[in-house]
Amino acid sequence: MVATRTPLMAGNWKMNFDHLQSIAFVQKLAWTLKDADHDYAKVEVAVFPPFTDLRSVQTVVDADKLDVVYGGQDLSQHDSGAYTGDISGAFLSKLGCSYALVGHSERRTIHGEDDATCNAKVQAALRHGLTPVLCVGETLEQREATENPAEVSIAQLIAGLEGVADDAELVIAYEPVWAIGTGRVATAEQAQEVCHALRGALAERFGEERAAQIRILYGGSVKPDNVASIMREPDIDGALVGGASLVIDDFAAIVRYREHVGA
Ligand SMILES: O=C[C@H](O)COP(=O)(O)O
Repeated sequence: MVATRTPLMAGNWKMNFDHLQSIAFVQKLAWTLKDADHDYAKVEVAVFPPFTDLRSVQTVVDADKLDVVYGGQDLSQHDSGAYTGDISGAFLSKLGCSYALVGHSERRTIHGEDDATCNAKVQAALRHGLTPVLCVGETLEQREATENPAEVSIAQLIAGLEGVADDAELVIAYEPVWAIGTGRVATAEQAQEVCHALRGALAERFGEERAAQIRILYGGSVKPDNVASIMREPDIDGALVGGASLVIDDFAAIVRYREHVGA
């Protein structure tokens, strides 16, 4: 089946940039992309700032009509109430967010989020018109303990999507935990192997046609010099970028991956 998926390059800023820095960054990024002679209109560009930056990002994107979308790095599974420190999907939606990350490995590990919580957050995102970016991926220990490197990711995917409607807007991000922030990128073949298996699991869950429309991103030490080889793989539709998304020239080069030699 021929894929017609628009590539998505997503910058997860994690806990970096205050709201003033976020304005400067988004403006410069958009201008860097605009100034260059390239075809980035065919790539969707998203940033995931800290919650406290979102209103500023919204203001600058709207005022300057920038071709950048944005989302929350997390959201609450609840809509409102006594949940100190949590952020409702309703608030993200009101701020013009298109996406919400769900189940990033740092949320799973540091904040103890399990598959049931991730599933509740996926449902919360969808309730509020946000596209969840469901993050899955194995630790090094888990990878070494199995012959099937996709096993953990598929289990997380199936649990995370329980009860989700067949036509729900979704993005999946495969992020092997051992490749996040380590500089140890999965080879394009390793990433493709798991992303292909994930698409197979999506096909079993939603049918082949729907599975062929859902974008699957790779994340883990994506840089300008490795993005082209990753994007050549048939089941990889973009990247979820951490460290390199904080450097304008690097992130812009990732967005323009098609210009890289041999891409
Ligand atoms: O969300 C992004 C991932 O955690 C990847 O981070 P990284 O590009 O710094 O390895």
